[in-house]
Amino acid sequence: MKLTVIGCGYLGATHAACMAELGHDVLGMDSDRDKVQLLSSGRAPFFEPGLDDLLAQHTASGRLRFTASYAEAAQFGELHFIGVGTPQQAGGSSYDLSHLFSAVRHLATHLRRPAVVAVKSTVPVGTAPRAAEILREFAPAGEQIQVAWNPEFLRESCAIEDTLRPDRLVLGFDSEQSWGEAVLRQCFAEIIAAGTPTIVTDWATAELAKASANSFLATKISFINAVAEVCESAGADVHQLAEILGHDVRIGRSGMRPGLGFGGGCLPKDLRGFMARAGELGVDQAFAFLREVDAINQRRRERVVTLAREQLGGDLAGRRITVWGAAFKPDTDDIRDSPALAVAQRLHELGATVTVTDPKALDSARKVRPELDYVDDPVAAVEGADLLLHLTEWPEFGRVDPEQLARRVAGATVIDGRGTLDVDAWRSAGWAVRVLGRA
Ligand SMILES: NC(=O)C1=CN([C@@H]2O[C@H](COP(=O)(O)OP(=O)(O)OC[C@H]3O[C@@H](n4cnc5c(N)ncnc54)[C@H](O)[C@@H]3O)[C@@H](O)[C@H]2O)C=CC1
Ligand SMILES: O=C(O)[C@H]1O[C@H](OP(=O)(O)OP(=O)(O)OC[C@H]2O[C@@H](n3ccc(=O)[nH]c3=O)[C@H](O)[C@@H]2O)[C@H](O)[C@@H](O)[C@@H]1O
Repeated sequence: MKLTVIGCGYLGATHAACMAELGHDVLGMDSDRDKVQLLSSGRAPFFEPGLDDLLAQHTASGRLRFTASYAEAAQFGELHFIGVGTPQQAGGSSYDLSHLFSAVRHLATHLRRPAVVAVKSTVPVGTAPRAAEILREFAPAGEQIQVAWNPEFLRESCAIEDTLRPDRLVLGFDSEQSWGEAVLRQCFAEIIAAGTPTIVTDWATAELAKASANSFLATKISFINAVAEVCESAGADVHQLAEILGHDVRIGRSGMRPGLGFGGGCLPKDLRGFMARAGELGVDQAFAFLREVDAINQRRRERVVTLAREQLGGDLAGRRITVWGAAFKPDTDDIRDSPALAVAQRLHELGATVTVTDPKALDSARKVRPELDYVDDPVAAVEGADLLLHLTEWPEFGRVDPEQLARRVAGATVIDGRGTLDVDAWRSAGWAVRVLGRA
């Protein structure tokens, strides 16, 4: 079928490429002309494993195109996905919905035939009726437009796999919108036929499914990091503890990796957005504990800064610190609310000379933190360093020979903020190793 994807960032570009992979004719639309140009040439404006190949393949076949024109998008097909950004409001904790409402309005003014508008962007509960109102007001096709809420659960770094083989599909509709359901079922036919649980629900439940999923994932990570705080005081090893807990199928291993905590464009802002909306709805107390989830997460960053100061005798002025990692997690170049970069920035503010290295995220990091030094090669990056911090667990870092590194540094001390370095190998190579979450 013919469909559009409006907003071609991390979510939208992946969704567009995957919809083409499913055999649909896809037109991606983005207001950023540079992005449109790059995507049209078959390249992603960011790093996501496998995405360049998929884009190249489907732009070459003609099944996937990109445009900056709403008029073109509106005329293209009967199904329009919207995946524009819904960032945290500047200076607030709720969502900035201006991109979403602007996209809906612009699309609406050009819609001249019946269509389904399926929103994938993450929003506070109660947004769908507002989007539907805008469509009713501005779309010449008016009543023949159906609004679907289709939250997205993909993870960056495995976004293609998560899109093509999701754990579940959620389709939210207002009452009596059976036509919209049929269109979406046709779009996802291959995924549904593969046995993917498909839950059809109302708008509010679909909106809340996303907010609560991300809040739960954040809670799980902060739970194990709260345990890490206890382990550090009690002389226990949180990494072994996480493994022990993970064998219990009711607990599981995923989301139980202790360390520097969560970052990224979504978990932190969705947690805060969920709390803010709960407050607006008068159920603030029910979610009071989520505030602690956020606080535990922030404390992990402070803890690394404290450990770094301790290792360097308290004063960071003039000391050289190398940070391995800028991305918020491995296999992405996304630095939004990156724990690694936040720690690097704090150490810089405290007077240290900070050199950052990352396999993919240096260009993005340079743009937002130009005051830090950047070096491509993780070995060259430690030259003359008094302290090394391992803050994003790229496999590349695990493969560096610690003996070779030890010869280049001024002080062979490493703080492992993710608990993935081979401690025995590093100690044998002469390094003093401190692992976050271990006494
Ligand atoms: N990044 C992820 O892994 C996931 C993101 N989400 C949600 O998806 C939404 C998008 O997130 P990302 O893709 O990460 O953001 P992003 O910032 O990478 O992409 C947003 C895109 O929308 C475009 N845009 C903004 N306003 C527009 C407009 N009025 N018309 C057309 N295009 C417009 C921007 O130019 C940009 O390319 C957010 O609500 C996010 O919470 C949901 C699941 C996963
Ligand atoms: O709404 C979104 O954008 C997405 O947010 C997360 O996906 P993502 O942010 O790509 O990454 P995750 O793999 O969930 O990791 C998030 C952060 O938590 C950290 N993390 C993750 C797992 C863990 O056990 N411990 C841990 O510290 C990671 O290092 C990273 O900083 C969710 O996992 C997705 O389901 C959701 O669609």
